[in-house]
Amino acid sequence: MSASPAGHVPAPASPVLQVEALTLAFGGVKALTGVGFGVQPGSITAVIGPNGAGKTSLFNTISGFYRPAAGRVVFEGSDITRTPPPQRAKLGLARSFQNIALFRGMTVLDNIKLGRHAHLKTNVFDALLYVGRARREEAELRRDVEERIIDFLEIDHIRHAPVAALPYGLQKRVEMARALAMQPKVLMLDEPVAGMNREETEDMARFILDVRDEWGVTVLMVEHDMGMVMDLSDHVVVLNFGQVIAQGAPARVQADPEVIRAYLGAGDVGDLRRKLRGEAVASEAA
Ligand SMILES: Nc1ncnc2c1ncn2[C@@H]1O[C@H](COP(=O)(O)OP(=O)(O)OP(=O)(O)O)[C@@H](O)[C@H]1O
Repeated sequence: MSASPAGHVPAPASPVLQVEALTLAFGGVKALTGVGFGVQPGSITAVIGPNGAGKTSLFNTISGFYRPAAGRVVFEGSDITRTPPPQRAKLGLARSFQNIALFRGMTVLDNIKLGRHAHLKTNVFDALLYVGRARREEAELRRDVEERIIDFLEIDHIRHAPVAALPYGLQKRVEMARALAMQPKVLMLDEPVAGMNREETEDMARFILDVRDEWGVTVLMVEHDMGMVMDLSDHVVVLNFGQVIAQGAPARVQADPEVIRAYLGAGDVGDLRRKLRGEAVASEAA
């Protein structure tokens, strides 16, 4: 018999983001079939899967760029399946892109300000009413948010640099800054460390953990770097051929025979097990 009274067992929180039975097709190609999972508030959740598994399609559907043929996306209990992307961002669902989508000719600071813009009042009536003290207060608040982000991501020294002049790793960091400027509840990161060297990857991993721990932002990421996925994630969702074939804690997922089978094209089984555990394999270390 359990020693603790039933009332002391914390109820599991309801997911901040719920994906339900999503189906998406491009002509005859089924990109997603009945995909469902929940993202718990305060978690780092990763979506993994071999090339062509449907990860990008899933991200684009969650952020509203693709409309699913069936299924729902539910954010904080509301059905947002038909909500346009900018409204989703305003609700608190912000994302970065696999291929950096910054304004390359603009400075770091201006790119961050544009992220913050998603939060501002946009209709004319609101804007007319929105004068004097309220506007000054908002301007101060905005500057405060921008400064905290710049400080947090350690990009003060490049705030006036044009994005195009920055190394790739820093550009990815600026993209994260811009997404954070929307003050999201859930931050969606599309391959946050793709193309980064080891040091840049470790920096980004630290920022992702801190975003969750210090800023209280829930993270949903697509990532190929198994080491990072297994180290950082609370929950891992595995896609293959547009379907969820496994999900759960990293240790459970990496031991799942179906996950191992799905990745079998990637090398021999020994290498594969090491890869799924996030250890370097000989071919990559070379
Ligand atoms: N715009 C599109 N038009 C037609 N087919 C598409 C389109 N986008 C994706 N697909 C197809 O849908 C399937 C899923 O692709 P998706 O890009 O979502 O996979 P992925 O897991 O993100 O792959 P990768 O890891 O290579 O980025 C693939 O068969 C792909 O060819």
